[in-house]
Amino acid sequence: MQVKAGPLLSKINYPADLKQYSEADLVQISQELRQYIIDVVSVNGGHFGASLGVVELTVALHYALNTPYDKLVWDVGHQAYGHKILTGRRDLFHTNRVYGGISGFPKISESEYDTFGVGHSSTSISAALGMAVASQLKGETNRQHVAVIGDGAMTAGLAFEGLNHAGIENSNVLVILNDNCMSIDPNVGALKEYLTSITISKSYNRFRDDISHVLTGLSKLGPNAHKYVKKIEKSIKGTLLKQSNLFEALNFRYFGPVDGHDVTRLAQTIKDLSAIPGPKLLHCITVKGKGFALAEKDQTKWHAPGLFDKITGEIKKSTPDKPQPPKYQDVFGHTMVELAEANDKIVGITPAMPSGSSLNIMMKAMPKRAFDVGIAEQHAVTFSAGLATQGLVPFCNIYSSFMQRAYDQVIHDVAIQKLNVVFCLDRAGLAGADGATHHGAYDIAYMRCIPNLIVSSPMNEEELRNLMFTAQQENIGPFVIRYPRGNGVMPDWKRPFKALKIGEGRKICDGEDVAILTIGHVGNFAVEACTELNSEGFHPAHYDLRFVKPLDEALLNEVFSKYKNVITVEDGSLPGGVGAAVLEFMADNNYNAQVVRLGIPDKFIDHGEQPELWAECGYDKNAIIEAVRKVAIKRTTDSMAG
Ligand SMILES: Cc1ncc(C[n+]2csc(CCOP(=O)(O)OP(=O)(O)O)c2C)c(N)n1
Ligand SMILES: CC(=O)[C@@H](O)[C@H](O)COP(=O)(O)O
Ligand SMILES: [Mg+2]
Repeated sequence: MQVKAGPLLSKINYPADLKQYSEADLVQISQELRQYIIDVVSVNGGHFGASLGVVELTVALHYALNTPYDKLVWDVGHQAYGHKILTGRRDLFHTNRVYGGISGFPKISESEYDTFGVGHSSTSISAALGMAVASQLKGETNRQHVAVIGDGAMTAGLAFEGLNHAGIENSNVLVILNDNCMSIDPNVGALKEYLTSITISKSYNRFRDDISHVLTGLSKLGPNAHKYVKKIEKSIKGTLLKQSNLFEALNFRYFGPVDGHDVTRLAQTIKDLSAIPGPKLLHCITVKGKGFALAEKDQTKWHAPGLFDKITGEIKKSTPDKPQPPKYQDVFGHTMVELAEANDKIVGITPAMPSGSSLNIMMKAMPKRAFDVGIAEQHAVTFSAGLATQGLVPFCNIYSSFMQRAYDQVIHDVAIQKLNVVFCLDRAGLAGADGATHHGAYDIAYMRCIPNLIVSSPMNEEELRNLMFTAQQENIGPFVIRYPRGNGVMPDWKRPFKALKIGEGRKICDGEDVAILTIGHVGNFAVEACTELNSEGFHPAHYDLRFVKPLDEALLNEVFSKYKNVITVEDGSLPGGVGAAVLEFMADNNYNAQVVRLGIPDKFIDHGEQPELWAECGYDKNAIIEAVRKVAIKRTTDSMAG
């Protein structure tokens, strides 16, 4: 649905239009931009609070910089809605995250203003530094390179790797630290406390205001002046501003904290900082959800609230007439508490996704045994490994696509040492509106090649509970459980635990002509497909593999002995996936069957509703029906011909 923009914003299609306005107009433009985001997101969905929090910063950046010549890199990119609206996509913004529409994150292929594709956090400093060094090498000394990174994203090792390198390059990088004291959930860790201490230190702030102005002014007098200013500043700040030492110790010139909602002053400051060469950090204080009272108050809920009434703030929920199955993540969260009550060795770990993974249920019930470690997937895995060396049983819950960050840790710190870490990979498979960066497409492929790992996937809630129960038993070794975003299929999911035999799948139904092999939740698509096919007179067999590794060899021997046609279905990448594992088994054991593999093809899949994407990739109920029909019809034609 198209939404009408305010009188000033409606005339701004690109930053060049923005620059036609006076500094005094920036306040109204910011108000209109904020309202436009509220109007569209309320009826369209998407990330909300983060973009509201950087409205003034976004306007100031595009006003002060010469984008796209100057390079502006957004970290994560969930806060870049204002940027999209000001850079040629206002009239497309109602298609944000919709199938076939614009992406919810900056994307190089979408706009020349999107300098770097994002979605995963903490890449902005390294990327901006790369651009800055490239400019230096090309002799483009007048180009600005700006990374906008949140306090949450700043907790990741990658951000510090970027700072560490930038501090010695002397290239033109401005890091804007957008500090709203929030990740998706409240931000955590010592860095957060350090930033808070800078922000609230009265003596520091008074002193900072005085010297920042003097030094910024002086350094504009030229390169020599800059050298002396830097020296003076370093010695003053080094001795008197103890709290600013973290960034300054890394050779950054630290400015701030400044009010991230004072758009005119921000624009002026960014212009001033553009005149200062070398690595700089501007510490900006903002409020997540700024300008929408409910979002300011409950920032986690309004990170990505879904559709809502923009006047009353009521979040729209569908009201089904019968009990709905729970989300897999909630089954994980409640089961963690149940298991941990019975087994005092169990601990829970999440890298910055307490609400998204539902580990927050355990964090509330057992605060000492559940850890949010910040956006730090690599650390989460190695920290879990450390806990496991001491006999604890860590359940380390990481979204499948974020686990890509911690691959070496899984191999080097966990698998080689055969440690009892349970990896719960949420959002496995096509994740939906977040698109290519967030689909959990590769975990089957990248996990099943690692020795010592058990890799499993539940078809429903009961199976998830049983796999979790099985994984926490003594000396089981590293254990992966992958499950998708969204709801399961069992409204009455809380059933007694049953230990499962490692590597044992199950037969859902016998059949004739063709066998369908599934892994995980997509098994339910096959169940529905079989019901429909039965009414048409087709009777495929259906097996749920349950384990990717080890594969159930007895089950596969049965399948390949009985059926000459096999269809594999998975919510994961076809290259390297379960279908590929089944083909390997077939070849290794000299079977000969026609195998059709359904799953995510060898390309990146954009955003959309999950059912739209399953259909696009060809592994939803209809695609399975189609595949079975094709096989059955071919068999009939072949036998008539023969
Ligand atoms: C590697 C990685 N881990 C986790 C996430 C999920 N995630 C997206 S936004 C976000 C919070 C980021 O906080 P911050 O950078 O402070 O931005 P804010 O939302 O506060 O503006 C998290 C944890 C992610 N995108 N990438
Ligand atoms: C931007 C980001 O990475 C997260 O906000 C992500 O969109 C969360 O995904 P879920 O909605 O599946 O928790
Ligand atoms: Mg933040």
